[in-house]
Amino acid sequence: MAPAFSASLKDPGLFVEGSYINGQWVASQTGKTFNVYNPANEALVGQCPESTTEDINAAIQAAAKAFPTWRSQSGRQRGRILRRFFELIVENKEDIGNIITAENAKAKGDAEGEALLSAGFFEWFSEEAPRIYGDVIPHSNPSSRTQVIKEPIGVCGLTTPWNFPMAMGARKVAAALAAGCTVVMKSDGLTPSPLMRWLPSHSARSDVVKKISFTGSTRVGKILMQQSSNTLKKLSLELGGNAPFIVFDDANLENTVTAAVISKSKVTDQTCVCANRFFVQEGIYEKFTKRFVENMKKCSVGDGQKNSVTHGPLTNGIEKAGGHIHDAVNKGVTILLGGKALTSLGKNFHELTILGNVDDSTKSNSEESFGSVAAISKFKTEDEVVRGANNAEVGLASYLMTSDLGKAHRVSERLEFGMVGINTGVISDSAAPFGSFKHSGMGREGSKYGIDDYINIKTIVTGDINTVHSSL
Ligand SMILES: O=CCCC(=O)O
Repeated sequence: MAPAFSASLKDPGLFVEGSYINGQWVASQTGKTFNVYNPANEALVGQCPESTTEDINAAIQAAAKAFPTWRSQSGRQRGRILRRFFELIVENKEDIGNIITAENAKAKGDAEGEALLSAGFFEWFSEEAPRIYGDVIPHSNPSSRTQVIKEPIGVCGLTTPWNFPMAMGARKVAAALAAGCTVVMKSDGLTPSPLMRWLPSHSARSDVVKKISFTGSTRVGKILMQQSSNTLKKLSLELGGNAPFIVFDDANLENTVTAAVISKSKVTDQTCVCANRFFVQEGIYEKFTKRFVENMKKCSVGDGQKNSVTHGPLTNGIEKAGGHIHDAVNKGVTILLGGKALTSLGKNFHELTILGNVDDSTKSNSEESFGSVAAISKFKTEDEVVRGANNAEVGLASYLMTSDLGKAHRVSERLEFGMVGINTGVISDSAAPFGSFKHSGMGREGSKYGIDDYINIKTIVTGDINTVHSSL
């Protein structure tokens, strides 16, 4: 138990150290727990059940048992329940934000923003639940009719990452429940509590589980795909990114710098859509780098619980950040800002770092940072930057800044990424499809498309009993 922490909440009952299985908060069948520490100050936040295969099976069985009842509710009924989730999250956003910050140490603004992003998914899918329309298709034979209906896929195994312990879960669970599925949800061990309020644990190999949705690394996504192959599950994989942020000479400088700071800073650069590789055209390069450095200097790194802090610690990226900087320095790259670990603040803090005149030989370009290292390269032409931006195995988010509408459309259509932000550093929205190309995964989350990932399409062909149906 962590009485000191839960006592700091307006509603201490929101902090539950248990797994929610079959309508009850339960401990692991072995009684074993693991400790959750705040990465900023290493204070003990709480203890969570260490789930075993038996616990996971119990959760899967409970979800399977609940499925017929849940799917038989009308979309409207399911929507009303999801709307209540939305309302409760909004009502409790401050406490939820505090729990997220305690476990993840992200800045308070980021944490409360995450609570509201989560609420947005419940609101969106509460409205989608009654609108899962089928279709009527003219049959090739005049005496037959073809009807298409959409059915929930069944029990879904949802696995969510530590950087958004609540919102990435909400994005999945709201869509799954809206579709009429039941779920078993497993959160990352580093930050489990917000998800413990729903359903933890799953198994990729279970035949009862019909679908897996995973947000996390490309490496683990590929393992899950292999493990799911025997049971031919439907998969949604939201994996790593390495987002290019392209600045053309004709971009509005101040708005571009603001967008760059926002895109690089979200959760201290620990999101898969954070800008990673900055490509800046030669005519604006000096002006952009100067203003970018000035604006990043105004940010404050520290314990996310402090109101003045904009950037919390790196949850597990401190070594990678150091490695990228070391590699860049060895290759003659210029450090424009930062470059060192902030050991005076604790073992997980790092200076916000900007590297100038980088090229594709550096690790900071070939790998996603997740450690607040911004790598800037200079380019001359549109063709050159499109080639450079697409020179990545992954293809999740990308950004481009320009005042030329024709160029914006041309370049966005040539980028091999699932999402393009034009003149903005923010793409995520409950109404916008979130997803990727290439090794960044498959499937779409949020938006009107998000529900399709939890649906089976069924075709019903009806003939006329009085008409012989011969082949054409
Ligand atoms: O890190 C994953 C996604 C973050 C977002 O939706 O902004």
